[in-house]
Amino acid sequence: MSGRIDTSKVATSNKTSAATATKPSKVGAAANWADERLGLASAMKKQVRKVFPDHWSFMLGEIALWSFVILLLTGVFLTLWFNPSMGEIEYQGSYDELRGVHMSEAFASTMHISFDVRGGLLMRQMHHWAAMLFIAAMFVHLMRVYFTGAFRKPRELNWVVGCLLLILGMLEGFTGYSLPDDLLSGTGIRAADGFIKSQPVIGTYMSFFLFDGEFPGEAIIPRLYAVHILLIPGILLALVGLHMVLLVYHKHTQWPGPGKTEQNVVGYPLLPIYAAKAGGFFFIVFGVTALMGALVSINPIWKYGPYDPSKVTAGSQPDWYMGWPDGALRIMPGWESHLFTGPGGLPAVTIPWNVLIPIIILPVVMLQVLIALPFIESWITGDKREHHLLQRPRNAPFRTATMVSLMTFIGLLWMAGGNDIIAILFDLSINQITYFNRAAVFVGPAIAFAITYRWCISLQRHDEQKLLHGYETGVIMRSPEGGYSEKHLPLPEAQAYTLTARERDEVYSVESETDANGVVAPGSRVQKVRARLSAAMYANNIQKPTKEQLEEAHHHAEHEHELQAPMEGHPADGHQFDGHRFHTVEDEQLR
Ligand code: HEM
Ligand code: HEM
Repeated sequence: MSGRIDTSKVATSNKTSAATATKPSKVGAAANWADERLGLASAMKKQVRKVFPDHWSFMLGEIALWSFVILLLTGVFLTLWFNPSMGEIEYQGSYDELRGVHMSEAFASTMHISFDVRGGLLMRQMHHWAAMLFIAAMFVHLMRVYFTGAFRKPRELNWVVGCLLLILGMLEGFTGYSLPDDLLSGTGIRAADGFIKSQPVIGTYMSFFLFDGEFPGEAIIPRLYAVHILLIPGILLALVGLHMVLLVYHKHTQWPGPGKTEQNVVGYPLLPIYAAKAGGFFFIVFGVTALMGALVSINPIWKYGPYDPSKVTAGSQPDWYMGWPDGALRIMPGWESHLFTGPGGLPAVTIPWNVLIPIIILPVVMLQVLIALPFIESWITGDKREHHLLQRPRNAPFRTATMVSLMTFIGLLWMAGGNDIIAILFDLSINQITYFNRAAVFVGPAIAFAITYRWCISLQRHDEQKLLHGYETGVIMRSPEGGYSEKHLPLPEAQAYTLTARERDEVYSVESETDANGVVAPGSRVQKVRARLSAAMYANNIQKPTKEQLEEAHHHAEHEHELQAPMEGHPADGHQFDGHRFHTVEDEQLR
């Protein structure tokens, strides 16, 4: 394919372009001027030829990136008119139903953006839709990275940066959602106040500090504003920058296939192909967000009205990504501990587990587990090698099942967050839904794990069958004895190569727990846990066929159906397929 290059050829093409350089154009002269002062040419030259592999799933990170850019652009527009003040005024704008109503300046300015600023409502809705898309894209991107094993060495740090981006993105969304000071966002802030206060001893002090006194006070909106437009976007920008720098430094992973190794990157150069594609993709994401912002209403604050602590709307829901801790809160039993006795026999300290567990402990633990996933896996496997070739989710059944199980857990909690809506929609009792969900959040993930795990192994078996016995052609043959059988044909060479381009999984085992004197080796208990986890992870996996198995199957098949062997050389034997023939890999070294 033209344009598609292997990085092993990058150095050569750089030389040729330098050699054929003629008198510089105006742009070239300007570039020379800048280069003589900044010396960026050599660095740039290398980067513009940087190769990016191609796969649809690598677009997911880009959707996150581009929606972030849209958030920055639309956010700057909103700051021009938004007034982060809790000063009370009487609304005199063009929305009839609220004229004459007392409200905060924050709410009034959001009304002004929505009804009186040209393009204001479009920008607000685009900003909100982009926020939804941004966080959704991050989640899906995270799953792509996890399911394909792209988080393995050397990319663990980029995984950690990603996790920080995720949590900061969600916090940014929450602070933005709180700014308009409408009834819904005020209810959210009120809930946040309760969560902060649930922390024993420090809770009330923290709440006083945050709200500059009693809730709601006058300080919260200006403070959230500074956090929303300056603090978090600044950190996000720096982290997105770091994420991209690490991406370029590590180079992107690629799917295994003919010509693709752990040492090279096969794909398109940054300039012109990849940059054009990525630039085009920005406009697609922008177009979709603009279309959503123009056509689909989101957060119609004029319907909720300004915030009033004495009111709350029925069916209040947070933005979707905050739904799962809310669900955990809704199904949590009302546990509380009372410590010490204060004046009048009342408890001096109350520990409200019913709020602490779902809102503080659970999300913090989940975040820690998420950050730790790459490190836990590499500890169990003891794998210290670098990985640049991706794995198919089926070839890591335990890992795939773990993520599906986590997703099921989050999904069920999310469903629990909509218990009131479900109760109304299906005419069910809220108690029944709560009891069901309490059991489901434990049972559901276990079932999801088991199903996914077995499913992956079945798929592995299917791959093995295809490799050993070819694919099913649907052609039924009748033998002279009258028996029927289906004709199998060998897989195309490239496909057979790709299927065998995976490593063998090795189960870690503890060699000897005690030494010659019967003394238990230090740390052996930990090693035993590791061995058990390693067995759980790998023991049932179907490994790729050995060369002998493939040869035997091949002879057998040749005998039966004149099968032509596709897989004489497969990656396990250090062979490489170049599209026409197999050859032994000499070092296609790049790094
Ligand atoms: C602001 C949010 C984020 C942005 C803008 C972003 C952007 C990107 C882009 C454009 C890529 C390259 C293309 C691709 O593989 O999709 C990438 C790769 C990567 N991202 Fe993110 N990402 C974000 C969040 C995350 C999160 C939440 C995680 C995981 C917890 C993560 C982990 C990674 C890793 C490990 C890679 C390298 C993958 C590889 O080389 O195959 N990122 N990111
Ligand atoms: C990751 C980035 C961001 C996310 C997830 C996000 C999210 C949100 C959300 C959900 C809202 C409520 C919108 C509504 O009223 O329906 C909002 C409001 C707002 N955002 Fe952002 N935002 C981000 C970045 C920014 C940036 C960078 C700026 C400014 C430079 C900004 C400025 C504003 C302003 C002024 C408002 C209040 C106006 C309004 O609500 O209409 N945002 N944001």
